Amino acid sequence: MKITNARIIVTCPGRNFVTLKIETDEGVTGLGDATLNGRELSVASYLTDHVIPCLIGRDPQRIEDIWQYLYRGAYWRRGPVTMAAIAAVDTALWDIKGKIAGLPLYQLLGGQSRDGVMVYAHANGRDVPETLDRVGEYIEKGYKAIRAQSGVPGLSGVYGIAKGKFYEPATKGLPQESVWSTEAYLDFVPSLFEALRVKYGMGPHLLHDVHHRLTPIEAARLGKSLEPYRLFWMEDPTPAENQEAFRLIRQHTTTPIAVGEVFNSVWDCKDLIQNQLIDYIRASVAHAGGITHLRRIADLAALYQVRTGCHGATDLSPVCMGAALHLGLAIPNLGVQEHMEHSPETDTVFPHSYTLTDGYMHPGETPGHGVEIDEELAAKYPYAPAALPVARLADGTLWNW
Ligand SMILES: O=C(O)C(=O)C[C@H](O)[C@H](O)CO
Ligand SMILES: [Mg+2]
Repeated sequence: MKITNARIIVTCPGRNFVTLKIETDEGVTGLGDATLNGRELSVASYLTDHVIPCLIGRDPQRIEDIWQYLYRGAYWRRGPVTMAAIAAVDTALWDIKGKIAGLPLYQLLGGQSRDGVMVYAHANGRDVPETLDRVGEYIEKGYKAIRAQSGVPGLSGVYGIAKGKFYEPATKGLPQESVWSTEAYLDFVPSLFEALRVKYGMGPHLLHDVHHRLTPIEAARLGKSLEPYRLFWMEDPTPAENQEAFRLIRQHTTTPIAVGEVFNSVWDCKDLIQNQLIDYIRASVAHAGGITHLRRIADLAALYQVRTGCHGATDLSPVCMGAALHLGLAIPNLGVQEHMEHSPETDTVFPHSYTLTDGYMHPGETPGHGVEIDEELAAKYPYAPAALPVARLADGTLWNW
């Protein structure tokens, strides 16, 4: 069997997605998600100009060898663009392998370790009452785990808060700017979780994304102040370039920590996992080298009782979601999977077999990862340049968004 062609499909059904389609001489095709929010065309070019020419004529069944060829063969290793491109190839090849075998991908990964993948929803409100209502709606829908974000008094444009009901950080054109105040945020957040626990009790798993905004000692203070509300996790409390920082946070608080949505290889995760400085690893299929590499990360994590909590915001396409659900169903150390609903337009461009019932998702029984693309429909939504925002302090200093 040989790869005869590979193509990039860029589409914008509400937001931009980059999809790799690999075709073979036996007519079997596979899809991989290559979307890197705000930097989409760099991955499209990396694939078209540098990767696809190397794929033509290769046996698509040699997934590990192709992965190593693209990783070691580039000489320039790691980085979000390289690893998103390799991830797209890897995901498409696993899709093809599943289709050849006539089996859903999770069967090739060892079969089900559980009946369904617990997912967490995003509840966002402009203030505490609105966030309480949103959390209540998701509890009603059967979600067992809910991420709560709220507008902070005195701050406009806080991470995670939508103008409408659904939050989408990337906006058309150049990056939008917002002003950040750590003091206002730290004074406010405990009151949100106090209100949530008073209203809904200790039952629902509650999560919160700090989105890299705090210094280590501020993150330690937040974790400590949230302990009475027993969070499932506190996400990205501080940027993870300096991983020693997490030791300081750990020394002060038992609030569980989740990190890794911007990681792209096992090398980013290794020290945090081996030193047991985190509880959940959030690397994704689309940004961390595909099924092959994310499984390697999950296996390392399992040795240290670190569980997965894969990134699944709307900028990860349904192709990534499908692949993530197969992996999540199969590995022994799933924690939870992020689930942000895609727009109806996106769901029709990417028909899929995954389903959601009572807070648990299942990838379905379709051979491969179970996600396809309607190319005719995709062509009706041309690429629209969009960028992630930036944050500044009140005095104009650039901060972490
Ligand atoms: O979903 C999350 O936890 C995020 O932090 C979402 C990110 O801001 C988003 O994926 C950036 O593209
Ligand atoms: Mg996040």
